[in-house]
Amino acid sequence: MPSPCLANLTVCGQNIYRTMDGSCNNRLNSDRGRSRRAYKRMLPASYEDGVGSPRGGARLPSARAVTQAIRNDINEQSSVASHQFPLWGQLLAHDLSKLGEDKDASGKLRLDCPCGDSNPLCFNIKIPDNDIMKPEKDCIPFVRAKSVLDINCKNNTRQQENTITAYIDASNIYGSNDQFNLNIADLKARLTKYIGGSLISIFDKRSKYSLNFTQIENIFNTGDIRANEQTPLMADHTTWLRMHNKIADQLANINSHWDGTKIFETARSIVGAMHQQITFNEFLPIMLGDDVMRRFDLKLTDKGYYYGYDPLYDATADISVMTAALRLGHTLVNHVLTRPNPDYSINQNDPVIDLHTQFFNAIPLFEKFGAGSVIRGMLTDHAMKFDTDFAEGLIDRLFAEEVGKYGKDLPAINIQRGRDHGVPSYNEHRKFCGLKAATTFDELIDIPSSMQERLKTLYNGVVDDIDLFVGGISENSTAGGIAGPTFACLLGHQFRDLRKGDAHWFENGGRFSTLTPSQLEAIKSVTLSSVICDVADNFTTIQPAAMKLHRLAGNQRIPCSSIKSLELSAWNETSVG
Ligand code: HEM
Ligand SMILES: [Ca+2]
Repeated sequence: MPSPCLANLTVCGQNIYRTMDGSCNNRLNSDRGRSRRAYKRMLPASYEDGVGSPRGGARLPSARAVTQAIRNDINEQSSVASHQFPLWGQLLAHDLSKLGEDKDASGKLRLDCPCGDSNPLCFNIKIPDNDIMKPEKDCIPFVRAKSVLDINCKNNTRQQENTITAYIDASNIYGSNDQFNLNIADLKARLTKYIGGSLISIFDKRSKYSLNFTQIENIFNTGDIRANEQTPLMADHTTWLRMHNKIADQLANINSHWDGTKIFETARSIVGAMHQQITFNEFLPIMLGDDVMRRFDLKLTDKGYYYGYDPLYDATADISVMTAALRLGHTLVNHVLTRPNPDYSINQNDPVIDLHTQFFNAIPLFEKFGAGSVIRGMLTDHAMKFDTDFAEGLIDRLFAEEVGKYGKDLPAINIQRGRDHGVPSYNEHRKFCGLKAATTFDELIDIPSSMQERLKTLYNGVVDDIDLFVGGISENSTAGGIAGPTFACLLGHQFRDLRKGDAHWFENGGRFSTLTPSQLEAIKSVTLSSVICDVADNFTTIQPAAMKLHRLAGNQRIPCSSIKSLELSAWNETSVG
């Protein structure tokens, strides 16, 4: 890999379109938000030795002991969010961040860290003696993330690498760099191919799902290697590949003089803009509530351009956000999936699908039920409540080798990852956010008192030791939102940077990539429900707000025919007038 600082010398052109790797978006530092660069840190790293050894050393409790002590196993449901809400969170997370791992040329992890391995890069999670997993295993293997130079090419303290573009640019659909795509021209050819004046969407030709699922592990097909991690995620990916192909087809029809590159890049920029619109218009308001949306200037303009672009804002993904705050979505994941018929009735003979049976298993499930049915499941099922409980498939059986066996513990991995990355403590982030830092456990004002007691025992009375992920998920939700005040603040900072620091932000006025007023209006009318109605299988009705429960007042299902789909006439260069 060339040194980031050498690559930095690349002269940036005046790009009308985004680069694939996010470089040259920010002209003060062309590496900001670029794939395969270090995460930024809103707070200095907190390594035990000041340089790179995990925070807390042996002093902190085993991460698995922590998740066991804070869980209640009552699995409460969200009263607001549908299961499509965390799914958008996961799709979005996969647009913003993918941690660099130490792999060999064939893509295999260099280390597998069996229990007891003394390699300093192995940081296995100890399973306590009284744990339900104990009879089967002694540890959860954990490999430390790859260490890279910081953005100034220094290695003063250990840094981690984000392998994808931080910008909201639908890199989860298109890929982030040459390493993944090997050859951008080939990727373009695979997504859309222009032959003799007609655009052929290869995926549509090859299979009944529009995607070629036989090559599911091949990232050419989605842009993000994690797409098949769970079936609902793959269903959402399917929607967006179809959306790309549909937009590209229509652009080719209305602008027959455009070449393949112009069609591809315009479709890509429209899909990226739709992701920004849906994230800020539908996802963030539920996650953060109105006050936080205002405080961080996250509200989209009602109409017309946004003039808040400022290159001093750095869109690079932040290590605390990606290692802890945005992972709060893990508490919201439902443990089962229903598969309703097109009229949303459920076949009583169809058992619900258990989360831990459907990891990396989308192909057979789609073949049996269809991707549309999985999407209807996400719209009908509720998300789980924001709390310290997790679906069994995540906390006890993540990626288990066999159904019925224990696997890994995702929240424990999140805690361990925070220590691996030198993410400072919960209290330090409270200070950063201007929130009250606690000197005693009963001063943890945003955490219920029963949880304060548990944390006190776990962390041996040292309030400054509480891990960020643990403190964050223990908080009560902020008014009108789902995240607690600390995570809401951290997410607020990141999403403000992603908007103000993105030269290609879809609402930007007065810039070289500015949309016309009618193009902007077309994007602003997009909702996730409009996209699903447009391209998913067998949809006739849907709730207007896809990420909210359909039984909420004002969100009853309505006919797809009454929902406006994306109108592309504003991109027509051949129309008169
Ligand atoms: C079935 C559902 C899910 C599974 C199985 C899953 C699994 C995982 C795994 C295995 C990791 C890597 C952990 C590590 O080694 O550090 C991860 C990271 C992450 N997850 Fe999830 N996840 C799920 C849902 C979600 C949701 C709903 C969200 C957000 C709303 C989310 C946000 C994240 C983020 C931000 C990361 C860090 C990504 C990175 O920087 O590499 N995940 N998840
Ligand atoms: Ca991206």
